This record gives sequence, C-alpha cells and structure tokens, in this order.
Amino acid sequence: MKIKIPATSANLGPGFDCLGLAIALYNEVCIKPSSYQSISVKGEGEENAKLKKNNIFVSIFYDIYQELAGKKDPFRFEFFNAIPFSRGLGSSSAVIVGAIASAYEMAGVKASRETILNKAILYETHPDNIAPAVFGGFTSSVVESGRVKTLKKVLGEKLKVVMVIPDRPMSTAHSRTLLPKSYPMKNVVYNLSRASLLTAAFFSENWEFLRVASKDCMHEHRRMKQMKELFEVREIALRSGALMSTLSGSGSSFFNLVKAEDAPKVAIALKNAFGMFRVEIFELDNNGFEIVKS
Ligand SMILES: Nc1ncnc2c1ncn2[C@@H]1O[C@H](COP(=O)(O)OP(=O)(O)OP(=O)(O)O)[C@@H](O)[C@H]1O
Ligand SMILES: N[C@@H](CCO)C(=O)O
Repeated sequence: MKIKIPATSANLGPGFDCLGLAIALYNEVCIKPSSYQSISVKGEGEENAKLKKNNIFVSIFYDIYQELAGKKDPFRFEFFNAIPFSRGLGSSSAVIVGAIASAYEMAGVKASRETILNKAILYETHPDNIAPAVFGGFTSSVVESGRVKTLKKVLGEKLKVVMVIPDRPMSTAHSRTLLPKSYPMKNVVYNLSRASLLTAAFFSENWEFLRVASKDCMHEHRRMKQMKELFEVREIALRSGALMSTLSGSGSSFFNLVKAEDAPKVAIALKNAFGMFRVEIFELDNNGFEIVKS
C-alpha cells in the first residue's frame, strides 16, 4: 500500500493548540509485506541514520498493527519525506497519522477518520496538527474527556500559502518550554476573541477579517525572539498583501495566507529579503491523508 499525508500549519496565531489547516506538501510511505523488516528513507531525514533504526512511524505502526492483527508481521517501509523536520509544518503529526492509518489498512480493518484521529491524540496531546492531517481543510478542534471533536471547513482555490522555511529548526518540545504556565486575564481575552473571530472568518470566507483576527499574544513573540528575522518576515508579507502572517505551529516556518493572484508578488518580496530561507508557494489540501494504492 501507499499512503500520502499532508503537512499542516497549527495555531494560526491565536488558536494555540486548537486551530490548524492542511497544506499540499506530502510525505509518502509505501509498505509491503516482506520476509524481514527493512526501512529506506528518501528526502527529508535521509542523511539521518537513526531514522533507519529507531523510527517513530514504524514503532507507532507496530503498536497499532499488533493490537489489530494480534501479531507482528515483517514489512518493508519506504519513506519519501517532503515535510521538513521541526520547522512547524506538522512533520510529527504526519508521521503519527500516517502510521495509524496505514496500520489499519495493512491489518485489513476498516476505520473512520474519527477513529484515526482519536488514536492519534494518544501520541500528540494537542489536536491542531493531527486534525487537519486527518481531514484536510481548516479545522477547529477541542479535546473533551480524551476524545477529539473537530469541525472542518473546505478551503477553495482562491487561497494559497506562501511559506517561509528557515534553515534552522525549532523543536516543539523546546519551543513549548519558552511559554509561561499561566496568563493574565487580558491576554486570555485577547486570544479568545481573536481565535473566535478567526474561526468565524474562515467559515464565512470573510478574508478581510483575517489580519486583525490572526494576532496572538500568548506564544508567537516569545518564540520568534529565538529567530529575530521572523519579525521582518511578517512585516514584509503583510506589506506585500498577505491576508495573514503567523508563526507556523511552534516555528520556525512562517505561514502566509494569500489570495491566489497575490502569491507571486508576496513570494518575490520574501525571496528578495530572505535569500537564505526557502520561500515556497503551496496549494491548500482539503482531503487529509489518502491511501493512494492498496
Ligand atoms: N518523516 C519522519 N520520519 C520519522 N520521524 C520523523 C519524521 N518527521 C518528523 N519526525 C520526528 O518528529 C520530530 C519533529 O517533531 P516536532 O514536533 O519537533 O516538529 P514538527 O512536527 O515538524 O513541528 P510542529 O509540531 O511545530 O508543526 C523529529 O525530530 C523526528 O523525531
Ligand atoms: N500548538 C502546538 C503546535 C506545534 O506542534 C504548539 O504551538 O506548541
């Protein structure tokens, strides 16, 4: 079988740990029955020997496969990774969702997308990346008694993403340690009101509200101080016509949502200013993970 899983951008400014969307940049994994277990890695991470020995995709796959099939059969895993690691593009969620969905497929057990999502939340405590990796589109999620509740909005072709991908990583685990354990009431109200407006703006396609609704005062500033160029990325993106410009997940990438016709202009302005960073235009993904060959 072959599965493809999209990259995702989480938080979208004020929606810390709850809002996200899927991007048409995919990891692909081929899994075949074999007489012994083996792994090959192409693309992102191919130079990392550890990924052949201690691979989280493979360990999550076998957790689930053994639970469903009651045995540990040997497989060959071929990874084609396009999602950069630790750049805020949901690489770990793509691994978790891909491993769970393919374990169900290889065990021959039908599972709904809700089932996959509720398994995935056991491996990543916040649903903002895993929900769009499962469903595609823009997603708003909560976790209630360990179960994820998600609403999805399909995003049309009028929008594109100009992603700025720095040359340096920011690990989510480290990036979360930079945040305080509690916030003053005025900061909570600031984010709550904007996350609500942002969600309403996405669902009602009122794109002109995104700029004000995507402001955050809980996490971005503290994280962006680790890579000060990111403040200028935002300034240039908004000045060139981006609808919103937010730290992607826990960083280090910057997510810029644009009207499709503005994408080249925004991308050129960012490329001119940040020659050392990758600047790429992506479509949005509305499907979530897909088993493309069974
Ligand atoms: N394709 C992959 N194969 C195996 N392990 C991976 C793969 N992609 C990511 N990982 C693991 O996930 C880690 C990155 O997770 P991390 O949460 O720091 O970043 P991210 O998911 O890319 O960013 P964010 O959660 O902010 O969007 C890597 O260090 C590696 O251990
Ligand atoms: N909501 C998460 C996204 C990264 O996985 C964070 O900002 O830490």
